[in-house]
Amino acid sequence: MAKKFYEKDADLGYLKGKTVAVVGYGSQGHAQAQNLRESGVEVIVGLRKGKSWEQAEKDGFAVYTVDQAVKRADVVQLLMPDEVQAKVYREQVRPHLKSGAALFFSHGFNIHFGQIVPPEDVDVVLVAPKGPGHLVRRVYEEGFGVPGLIAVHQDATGQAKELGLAYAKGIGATRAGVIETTFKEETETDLFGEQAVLCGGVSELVKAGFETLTEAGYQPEIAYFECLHELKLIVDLMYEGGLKGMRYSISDTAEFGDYVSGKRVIGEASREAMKQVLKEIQDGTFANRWIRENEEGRPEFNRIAEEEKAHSLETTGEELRKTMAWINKGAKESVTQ
Ligand SMILES: NC(=O)C1=CN([C@@H]2O[C@H](COP(=O)(O)OP(=O)(O)OC[C@H]3O[C@@H](n4cnc5c(N)ncnc54)[C@H](OP(=O)(O)O)[C@@H]3O)[C@@H](O)[C@H]2O)C=CC1
Ligand SMILES: CC[C@](O)(C(C)=O)C(=O)O
Repeated sequence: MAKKFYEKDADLGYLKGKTVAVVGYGSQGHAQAQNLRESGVEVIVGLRKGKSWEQAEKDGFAVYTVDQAVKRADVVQLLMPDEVQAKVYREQVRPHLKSGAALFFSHGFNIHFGQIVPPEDVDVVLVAPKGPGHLVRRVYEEGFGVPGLIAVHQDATGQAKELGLAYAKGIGATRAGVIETTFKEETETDLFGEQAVLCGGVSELVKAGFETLTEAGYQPEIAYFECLHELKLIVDLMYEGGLKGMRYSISDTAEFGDYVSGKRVIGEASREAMKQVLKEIQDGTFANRWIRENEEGRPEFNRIAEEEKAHSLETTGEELRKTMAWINKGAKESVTQ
């Protein structure tokens, strides 16, 4: 049974008198920094000069170069992209990390795959919100929280877990519940989820459905509504009440089709492919590929990203969404963060 922690299990007192340096001010960085500050924690931001720096200053934070922020910090939360963390750590974090300080992550990639090896005299803790940063912020402002995971890789001070729970409380995660895990479990399941299901799996499912309908001569706008737009509404029902909740709301015709056709689409071959994806995550094949891809200037990433942007699903959706004022409002708020 998973070990779970809530508001009563976490004490913000462990962060009292400490300075937290949030390094990176993107999706997670802006959300965690702002939530912590509103929870009464002393937060500074570490960055390079650029767009995020300007935004963090506009949002009222004291912003420093990464080395200067680390020098001032008792807790350093690394919220730069995973693929740049190791280099920045070696050059700007490691030389300035105080003995007895804590190094935090929101994803275990660099620790688990040995790209960052911290010194023995610091705590190494994972606090990973289980949701995109813009929701971590929005849900906190609404008085709730996005659930999270906590893991301790290294407990130099004897208080690493308490500190991690205090941090999780500061960003709002204990309002929803925080589950104890390991860096290995978080890294492998997170990579699997985003590749096989949440991002890769769903995107391909949506595209395959859209292509099947449009190639059969149906209008792209109708195919878009069926395969992408309505997906959100169905997922909302699943999110609120599981598959059972979703099936309660849909028609019996849809439910029967769900039972007899879903298994034909996601059959044995897809399950075997999922197992292979998991194996390549576990044995480091994916991590090595991603590290090499970045070293080589991202040729595959950039080529596929361009192809994906040009897909007719995207151009169809872009047109349709122009008249959906409620969506445009949310998107505008998100990209201005
Ligand atoms: N996105 C999400 O919701 C989730 C992310 N995570 C994890 O959180 C971490 C951060 O991811 P995410 O928030 O998506 O990252 P983003 O890409 O949204 O933001 C990255 C930030 O890092 C800054 N940055 C990039 N390079 C450097 C550098 N060399 N020196 C200093 N600052 C730099 C960027 O600033 P600039 O404007 O200058 O480029 C930007 O502010 C990752 O470990 C990720 O796996 C975990 C759960 C969910
Ligand atoms: C699903 C993508 C994610 O893992 C997340 C928002 O949790 C990510 O790393 O962005």
